[in-house]
Amino acid sequence: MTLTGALATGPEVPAGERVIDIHDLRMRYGTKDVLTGVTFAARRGEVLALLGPNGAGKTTTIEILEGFRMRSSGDVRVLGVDPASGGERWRSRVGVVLQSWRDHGKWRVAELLEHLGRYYRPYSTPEADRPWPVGDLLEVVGLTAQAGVRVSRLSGGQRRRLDVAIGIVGRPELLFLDEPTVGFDPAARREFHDLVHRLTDVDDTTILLTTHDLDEAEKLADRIVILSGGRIIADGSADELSRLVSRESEIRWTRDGQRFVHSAEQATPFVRELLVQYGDDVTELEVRRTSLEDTYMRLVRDFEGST
Ligand SMILES: Nc1ncnc2c1ncn2[C@@H]1O[C@H](COP(=O)(O)OP(=O)(O)OP(=O)(O)O)[C@@H](O)[C@H]1O
Repeated sequence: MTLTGALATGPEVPAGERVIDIHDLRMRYGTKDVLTGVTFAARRGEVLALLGPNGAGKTTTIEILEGFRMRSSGDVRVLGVDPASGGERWRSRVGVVLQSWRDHGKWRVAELLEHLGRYYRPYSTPEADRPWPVGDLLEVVGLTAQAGVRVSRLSGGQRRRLDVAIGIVGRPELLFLDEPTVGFDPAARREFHDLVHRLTDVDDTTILLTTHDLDEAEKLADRIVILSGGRIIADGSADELSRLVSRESEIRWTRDGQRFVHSAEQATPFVRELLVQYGDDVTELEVRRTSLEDTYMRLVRDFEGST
């Protein structure tokens, strides 16, 4: 039995709510088919993580959605517009954080954001005051202390936060983040995660991110979309995907100095019964479902084995 398929089509997103809408997207480089029929949708305010092995086509997909790369075929709508023909106004509503920016080394941080922000002023609306005031933006990405520092002098992590600031200076409705936290230390990573939550809470920003950090995907994403072999092999919340792989949770506890492990489909009644029987003797109680990492490995392996 193949584990994929059941969730490969993903949840039905009503047409009017689709910020991203891709149907049967195909991409061929020369004679190499990289995307062979990708279909998924994202709704407003949703954080989607696009996962997949190296070379699966995640960056290619994102670049097509950003309007930076022409597709071979398929229907693609981003904020209701075909990115291949998206104009300036459309572009002003989309934020992009590339894998690495190498320009602007001589600029000072606040000046650069001020400069880039001016581009968005004509696109300000009553709902979204554009651009973000630079002071607020620096605070949000944690670069207030670096406002007057030259870009070339920033550390790798600070540089990445500046990349994010550049991506959101126009207060985009949709933000693309391609491996946003590569090179971040744990504290910077956590701050970045808080930032993503703030963006979705405050501005209802829709976010599509790629990452190889499954812990990050699990923490951030409302939905996980797995790309492998040129197609979407799974699409659902981390919980839905993990239930697809294993319906059981693992329950661990200690009693009288002894460690116990038990697997159960219904963890709650089991734990209730355990506590009724042994009460305060039960300590170090943990309930763990299959991790996203286990799920991901299993889904990709299963898919590769079935092709
Ligand atoms: N401009 C190009 N010309 C030819 N082949 C390309 C081009 N860009 C990408 N490819 C190939 O397409 C495939 C998908 O690449 P892509 O960068 O989209 O994958 P990815 O999922 O983002 O990978 P990673 O996780 O390593 O970043 C790879 O085999 C890559 O070599």
